[in-house]
Amino acid sequence: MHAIATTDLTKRYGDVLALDGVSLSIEAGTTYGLLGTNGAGKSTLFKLLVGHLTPDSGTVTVGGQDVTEAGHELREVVGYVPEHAGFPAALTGREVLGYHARLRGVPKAERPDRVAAALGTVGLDDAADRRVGGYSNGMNRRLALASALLDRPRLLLLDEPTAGLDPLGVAEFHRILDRLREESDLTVVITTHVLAEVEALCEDVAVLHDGDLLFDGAVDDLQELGDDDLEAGFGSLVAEAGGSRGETLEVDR
Ligand SMILES: Nc1ncnc2c1ncn2[C@@H]1O[C@H](COP(=O)(O)OP(=O)(O)OP(=O)(O)O)[C@@H](O)[C@H]1O
Repeated sequence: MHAIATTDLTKRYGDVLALDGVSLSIEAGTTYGLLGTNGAGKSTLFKLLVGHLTPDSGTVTVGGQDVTEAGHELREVVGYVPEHAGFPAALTGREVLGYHARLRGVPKAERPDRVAAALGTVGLDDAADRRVGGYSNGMNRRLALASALLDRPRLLLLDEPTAGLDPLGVAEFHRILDRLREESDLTVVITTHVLAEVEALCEDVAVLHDGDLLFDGAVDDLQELGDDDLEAGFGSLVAEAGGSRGETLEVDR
């Protein structure tokens, strides 16, 4: 079953064609990587998937439901962790999640348990009653993930969740994701510039470049394109599409 399917999805910002007729599908229960050069259209695709933007043309379905026609019920299916999530510095982690739970319509009696469970899942139990202003970058990212988990989603969209984290923070985040996937039939879509992250986490991958979908398939097949080297496979696609060597080098290993 497809957790996500897009057909000919197109989105412009004025003169900028951010997505140009993108058709892809993501199998339920898999972890799918969205790779691309800067400005490729990855965040735009995510915003279309959660209904924060509407397409100029094409369709996007999540869990079989057309996103442009879906209402609040989509929130119970999709947990979205944006690239830049900011929280009020004066609140504690528990207070932030309590507030988010209220905004999302979680019944009052259920909020304390749901908040505690989400904090536990991301390893923030001990820091739950500390002010968020004192949290590290990694803790902030984990709090953003906890917020997305409040609705117990079946689909998790993570926009560059480990960008800027030190290696220990990255490893911790990956461990949490691994645990989540073991415990439930979660579909995870993750945008990243880090090829090692795709190798570590994903079964399937898409490559976006300048709004065009250059590849949608198994990570192994992309690797195969580069003679067993993922970076070479990615680089060859971008080069073929007219990208400069400088653009390919923006992808971190
Ligand atoms: N609100 C906006 N107004 C105008 N142009 C925008 C807007 N948001 C994005 N763009 C442009 O659309 C294109 C796609 O942007 P998007 O943020 O989706 O790419 P991305 O792949 O997420 O990039 P990055 O890896 O740098 O975060 C870029 O050229 C970007 O400059």
